Amino acid sequence: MNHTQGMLRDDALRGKTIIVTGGGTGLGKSMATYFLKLGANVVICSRRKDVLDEAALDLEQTTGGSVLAVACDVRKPEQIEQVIAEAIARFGAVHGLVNNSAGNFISPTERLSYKAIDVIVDIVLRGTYYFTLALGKYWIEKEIKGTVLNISTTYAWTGSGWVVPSAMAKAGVLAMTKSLAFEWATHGIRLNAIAPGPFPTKGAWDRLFPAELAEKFAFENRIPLKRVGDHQELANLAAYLMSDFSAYVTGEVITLDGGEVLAAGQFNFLNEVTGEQWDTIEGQIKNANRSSKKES
Ligand SMILES: CCCCCCCCCCC/C=C/C(=O)SCCNC(=O)CCNC(=O)[C@H](O)C(C)(C)COP(=O)(O)OP(=O)(O)OC[C@H]1O[C@@H](n2cnc3c(N)ncnc32)[C@H](O)[C@@H]1OP(=O)(O)O
Ligand SMILES: NC(=O)C1=CN([C@@H]2O[C@H](COP(=O)(O)OP(=O)(O)OC[C@H]3O[C@@H](n4cnc5c(N)ncnc54)[C@H](OP(=O)(O)O)[C@@H]3O)[C@@H](O)[C@H]2O)C=CC1
Repeated sequence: MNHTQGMLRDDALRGKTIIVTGGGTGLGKSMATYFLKLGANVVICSRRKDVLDEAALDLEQTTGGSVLAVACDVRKPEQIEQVIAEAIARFGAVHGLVNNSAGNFISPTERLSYKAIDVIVDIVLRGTYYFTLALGKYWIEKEIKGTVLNISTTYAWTGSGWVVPSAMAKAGVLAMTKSLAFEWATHGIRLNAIAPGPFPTKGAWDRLFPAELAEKFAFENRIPLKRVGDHQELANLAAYLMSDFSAYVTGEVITLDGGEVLAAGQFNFLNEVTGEQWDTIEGQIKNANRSSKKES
């Protein structure tokens, strides 16, 4: 057994229909793959229909599951409603939503136009609350105990320079996750979030870790566990949170980052102190302790 293997029993999501926004690429496609293996019907949606169609074919061939691909810009409520209508027509009902679609790129904030900020905030925050609202209304009306999983980031609460629009939007997503988890608990609707660290995908690496940076920074050294995430690790956690095994978990944000976010610890620079230096330091501190005892 290791972290690259599926974790849940084969029927863990059987009977559920789950919409994965941005499910044609990257982490969305990896989550969709695992949901299908666990017996779910999966609906993938994003802007590029050709990418979705190719992904749907691939997903069905590799898992044997049922996939519906619908073009949708998550900033457009009428397109979201169309996805939900087509999903219900094909599978009878919708039980889960993974808000995974995102836009992001690194840039000094003062270089951004108003539109550049809007485009990120609109995809990440507006897209997430539009889709959640549309499904929430449907679930409440039909008395379906739906489940929402939001894909956030660790800098949603630490903040981060050079990705300010994304940080603002992902922070809003977290606030929505916790707020609605309380409000809609009365309807049996659960909302949780995952804050992933670095998981290599073409979409993220092209825009956040381009060649110019990759050559200069061995950023894996900043991660306490000294590696990037494996997509199956994220898919395992996502499947658990979408399944009834997590029926008592709501309003939670789970960090999955090899400890990267812990780097902010004030004394973490001590990582670089050698054993010999520690011998010296220990002696110095003990001397200081003795001196202060004598003085008192
Ligand atoms: C050193 C350590 C690094 C480790 C890396 C670890 C990774 C950690 C992960 C962090 C957590 C978050 C990750 C993610 O969110 S990854 C998701 C990435 N995937 C995507 O972004 C996919 C979708 N993205 C897009 O389609 C585009 O990037 C975009 C969001 C821009 C939308 O495209 P669209 O075609 O709709 O928009 P335009 O191209 O017309 O652009 C709109 C305006 O934005 C301006 N712009 C675009 N790029 C830049 C840039 N690089 N710098 C400045 N401005 C930019 C563009 O000019 C438009 O504005 P104007 O019309 O006013 O010019
Ligand atoms: N990879 C990583 O290390 C990390 C990723 N994340 C998060 O994980 C999620 C997936 O990212 P990742 O797989 O890396 O990147 P991708 O670029 O592969 O995924 C982003 C997806 O969003 C879709 N999308 C973009 N704009 C819209 C829109 N307006 N409407 C509908 N869909 C849209 C894209 O499809 P299309 O272009 O066809 O619309 C694409 O499928 C994101 O939420 C990201 O913030 C968080 C932390 C780390």
